[in-house]
Amino acid sequence: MPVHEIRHPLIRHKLGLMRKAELSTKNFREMSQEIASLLTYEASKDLPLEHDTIEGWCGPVDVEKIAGKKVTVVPILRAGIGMLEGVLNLIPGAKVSAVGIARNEETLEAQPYLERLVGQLEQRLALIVDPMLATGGSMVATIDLLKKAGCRNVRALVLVAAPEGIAAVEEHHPDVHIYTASIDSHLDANGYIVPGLGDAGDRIFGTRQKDT
Ligand SMILES: O=P(O)(O)OC[C@H]1O[C@H](OP(=O)(O)OP(=O)(O)O)[C@H](O)[C@@H]1O
Ligand SMILES: O=c1cc[nH]c(=O)[nH]1
Ligand SMILES: [Mg+2]
Repeated sequence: MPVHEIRHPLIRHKLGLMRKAELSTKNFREMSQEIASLLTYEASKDLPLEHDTIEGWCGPVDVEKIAGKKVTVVPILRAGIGMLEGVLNLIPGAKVSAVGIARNEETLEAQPYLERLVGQLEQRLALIVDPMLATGGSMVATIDLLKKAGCRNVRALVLVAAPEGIAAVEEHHPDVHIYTASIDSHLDANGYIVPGLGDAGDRIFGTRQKDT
């Protein structure tokens, strides 16, 4: 099954802190980026390498470097921006393809509103980032549009995944591996992940109703 729940102690600890309702926007933001980095480390562990020879301090040295056209990071706006820097900290040369998808909070349908993709997608690994995989509608729509644009190698990095969202991705895109800090229990009647994190976009951007 292409779902990887990364149960590393650093991730478990940070995610535990993020679940606290009263955590500040600043801390929630910082931990989103930190967990994104840790998920990136796992999601990139089989990237192909190629040999190179460089001039070292004592003469030529055989080294390895990542082969091919490399990576595009795909934040699903808006909340995915909260993980972007964490990925770029480890893969600074990655190009960014922004995708805007808004979940209709009544119908829970994913509504795409923006697509700014980089070129040569057929040669790149796409790392989609979004804190929440709930019904899976937003993730499936994003993978749909990436594949339509030529992308053949897609991975999804999410802080928290609901079983319903994992099932949706598996059904529509069984080739896509999902890396998550936690597979949570279920969705509530409003399509929110339980125990989840609440509204991740609002917590990252500071737009929680009670703060306005
Ligand atoms: O799996 P789904 O049921 O599609 O739900 C998950 C999506 O909902 C949230 O975004 P939202 O549309 O609330 O937008 P935001 O990023 O602006 O908060 C979240 O960041 C995911 O993109
Ligand atoms: O639990 C959820 C579900 C969708 N979007 C969120 O931000 N949180
Ligand atoms: Mg939101």
